[in-house]
Amino acid sequence: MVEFISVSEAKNILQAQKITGSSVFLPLGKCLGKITAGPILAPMDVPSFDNSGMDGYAIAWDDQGEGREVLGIIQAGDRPDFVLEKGKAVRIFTGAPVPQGADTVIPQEYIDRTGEMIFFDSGKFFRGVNVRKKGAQCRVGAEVVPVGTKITPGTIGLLASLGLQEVEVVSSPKVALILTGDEIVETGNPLRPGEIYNANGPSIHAALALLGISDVTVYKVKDDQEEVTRMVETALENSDVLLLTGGISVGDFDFVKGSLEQNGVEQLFYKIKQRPGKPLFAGRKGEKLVFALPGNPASVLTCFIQYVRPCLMEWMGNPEAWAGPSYLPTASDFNKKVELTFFLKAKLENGRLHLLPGQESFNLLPFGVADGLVEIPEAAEHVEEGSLVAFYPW
Ligand SMILES: Nc1nc2c(c(=O)[nH]1)N[C@H]1C(S)=C(S)[C@@H](COP(=O)(O)OP(=O)(O)OC[C@H]3O[C@@H](n4cnc5c(N)ncnc54)[C@H](O)[C@@H]3O)O[C@H]1N2
Ligand code: MOO
Repeated sequence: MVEFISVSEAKNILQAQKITGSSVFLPLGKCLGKITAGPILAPMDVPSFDNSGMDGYAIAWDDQGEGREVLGIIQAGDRPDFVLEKGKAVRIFTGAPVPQGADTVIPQEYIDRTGEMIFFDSGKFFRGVNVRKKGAQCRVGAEVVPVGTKITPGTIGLLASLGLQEVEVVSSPKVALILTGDEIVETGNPLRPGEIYNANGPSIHAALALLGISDVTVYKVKDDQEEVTRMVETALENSDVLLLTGGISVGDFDFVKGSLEQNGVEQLFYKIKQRPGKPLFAGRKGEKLVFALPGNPASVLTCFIQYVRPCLMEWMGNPEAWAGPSYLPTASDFNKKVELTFFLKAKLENGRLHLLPGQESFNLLPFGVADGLVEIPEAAEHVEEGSLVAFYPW
């Protein structure tokens, strides 16, 4: 049994699981934040025709006469079907096709125009200036986005410019979330004595949404061994990743661990030397990952950021899934006696991390404004103001 291990041991175990999704073709509009599952090749030359980069006059550079006669106008969207003759120019605008015979565009600010004749100082220009050549961005067949790239608004723009409507990306997991606890009530309902509002459901939903995961089914279950076991069976059948909150500690009404065992979930580890979130359970059943998150709401979010999020990112093919934290100075001292890793809610202000008051695991107040978590290592007893600490942003 792998129990009560360090933070780094837990992360190593999870990193070794290597569970990833399959590749799917998604419409471009649904690809933001996804990871490309294969290289993307240009299906066409872009630009697909020589066009003007300026509003001005298209000319043939070699044709060095005194002045040129303006023949006509080409605007963006036109299809000129003539060849520019010697000694002539054509009025042209940004994005408009450069006609055959022309190779250079002189911006209108540099032109003296008298009637239909134009004149300019050729010493200020060179052949080909202000013409965006066919294929200058990319040629048909060129790899424009490599495999393993996170799709940003920039990627979407590029792919749209290539006329692509679908992209092959790594799929996102179907997530099942089981909320345990007799005391949990949904907002909008009155609270009776002893009851609390469900904070974990909405917070995990939001954390999943930040990762671009929307296929989430929420199940609620009472603290009853049989009910939890049945719910775990159903949820496992209908998901790739199963998350549970609460019921994973040692109380008489904590049935999650037993239910997971009864459903054939293999334990990867149980309990980590950390605060908050000590009784975290991680397991797998075949290619399905299971996390039972300790019910306290700050423990849930801490364990999500530290362990669940990287696994989900890896599932979605993100090469940055296990990228380490950044290091920033603290704005305050911190002391601890126990040999546990501490994860502290912190606010980033002017490049310094303010460790927020109210770090208990029941207390969501600091999470209300925190930008992320600071990690204080297991062995550290004292952290000096201004020293660099590991920071995991949202
Ligand atoms: N004797 C011991 N008791 C406890 C230990 C221990 O080692 N020995 N560990 C403590 C730690 S640390 C944690 S963390 C909790 C974890 O408990 P469970 O995972 O069993 O969670 P519950 O007991 O079901 O709930 C804990 C707490 O969280 C509240 N909760 C649960 N679900 C929600 C929700 N959806 N939204 C908001 N709040 C929720 C619940 O009401 C409890 O207050 O165990 C300690 N005990
Ligand atoms: O580990 Mo618990 O989350 O400290 O209360």
